Amino acid sequence: MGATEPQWVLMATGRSPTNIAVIKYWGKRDEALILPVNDSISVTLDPDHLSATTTVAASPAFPSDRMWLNGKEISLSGGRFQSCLREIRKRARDVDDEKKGIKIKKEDWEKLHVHIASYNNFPTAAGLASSAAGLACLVFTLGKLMNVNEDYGELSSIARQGSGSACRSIYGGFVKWCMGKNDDGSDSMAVQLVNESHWDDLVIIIAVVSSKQKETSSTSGMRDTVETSPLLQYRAQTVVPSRILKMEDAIKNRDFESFARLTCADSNQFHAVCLDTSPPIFYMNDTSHRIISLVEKWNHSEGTPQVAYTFDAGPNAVLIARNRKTATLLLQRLLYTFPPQENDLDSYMLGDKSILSDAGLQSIADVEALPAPPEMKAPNQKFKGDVSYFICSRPGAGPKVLTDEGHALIDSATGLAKGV
Ligand SMILES: Nc1ncnc2c1ncn2[C@@H]1O[C@H](COP(=O)(O)OP(=O)(O)OP(=O)(O)O)[C@@H](O)[C@H]1O
Ligand SMILES: C[C@@](O)(CCOP(=O)(O)OP(=O)(O)O)CC(=O)O
Repeated sequence: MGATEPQWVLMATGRSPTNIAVIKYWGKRDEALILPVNDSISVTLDPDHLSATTTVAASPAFPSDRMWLNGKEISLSGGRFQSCLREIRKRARDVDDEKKGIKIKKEDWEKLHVHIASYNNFPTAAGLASSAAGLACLVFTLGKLMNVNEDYGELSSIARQGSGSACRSIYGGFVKWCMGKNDDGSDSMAVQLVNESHWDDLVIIIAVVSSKQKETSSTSGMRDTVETSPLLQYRAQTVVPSRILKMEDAIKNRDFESFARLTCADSNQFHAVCLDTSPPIFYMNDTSHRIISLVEKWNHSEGTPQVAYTFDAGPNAVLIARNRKTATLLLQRLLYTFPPQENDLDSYMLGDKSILSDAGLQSIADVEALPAPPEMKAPNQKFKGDVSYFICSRPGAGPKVLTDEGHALIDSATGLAKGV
């Protein structure tokens, strides 16, 4: 900042979780406004394990809007970032920060530029929905900086314009994105079904599957599906509406059996419409299929589902276990089949690492000593290195403001992202 410029920088920092859909959003009826062809339901993941942290700063000394993602400057010129910035700026209100002696009038926000720095505590663009956490965090934190007074429904509708699935990351627990009917998208927003403590027995294990192939992005994949898949219409108009009602009941009643059956069926149908697209889209790979088979065999042998699986636009498996005991049994099966490539268990399990000791797996020797799961037909089949690592998480809370200035990702003296 130049010596003659006003020296103040006003900042806000927020943290937002990612989410995983159990009834999938796939297909838009309006590309620009990001309006979906069906409702969807997701579970928000614990932000301690998977979240975006974003600092937004405003200063009269900033000549333009700028953004840094994970320490590297990225362009904000894309239509989606611009929609979010425009919609929040429109709703900005007076700010009077007495402690810092900063007064900003509602109309000043149109002229003030922002600097944004964001960091994901998990891999970006690796099929772990970083865009959902990131865009929700951007909208939430900009809203705080600009003293926006809108309710969370309205914020979710703005986040939706950044990335569809981001609208569901505005809340914790289980969340429904209501597709809405209006052409202007004003009724297409997320609502919270239950908060994160309603069903806190659930344990979520993500298998990050090694994949070298370049995947089709969700945005272009779903565009192709809308244009070419006859199955999508049947899914959106007939299957999903009744599944949504059943899923809402299953969640309300903590009915794991129904929850698991619906989750697996919906993931499989989503991948079926991908296959029904021309040219077909293959998101899952052999490892994904092996994980499905492992879970299906185990669920079948127990007579009732122990674990639900769901896969987004990539090969990673998201496995939802009914409780911690089940999660440990799942982990034993997973590590038996997919032992780590390196002899290092610690880096093979991220997030809630304590699940390893709960499963009696303290060392590689413990993994090597695991007996074959009784339901397994070919007990010697092991696929070392086919899973890069696991993340253990649980249902988590929605976005929050981080008031401790130590969390800020922008240096208040320079107005730039820290460490660049
Ligand atoms: N913290 C963040 N803040 C703002 N934007 C972000 C953030 N993290 C990711 N993004 C945006 O999302 C893009 C990555 O989205 P992409 O859909 O490719 O991957 P993903 O969301 O991690 O995976 P998937 O959608 O397959 O689950 C980034 O290029 C960036 O534009
Ligand atoms: C398979 C999904 O994860 C698709 C998510 O798609 P995105 O929200 O990433 O797509 P855009 O709206 O084009 O940004 C299913 C889901 O999250 O519901």
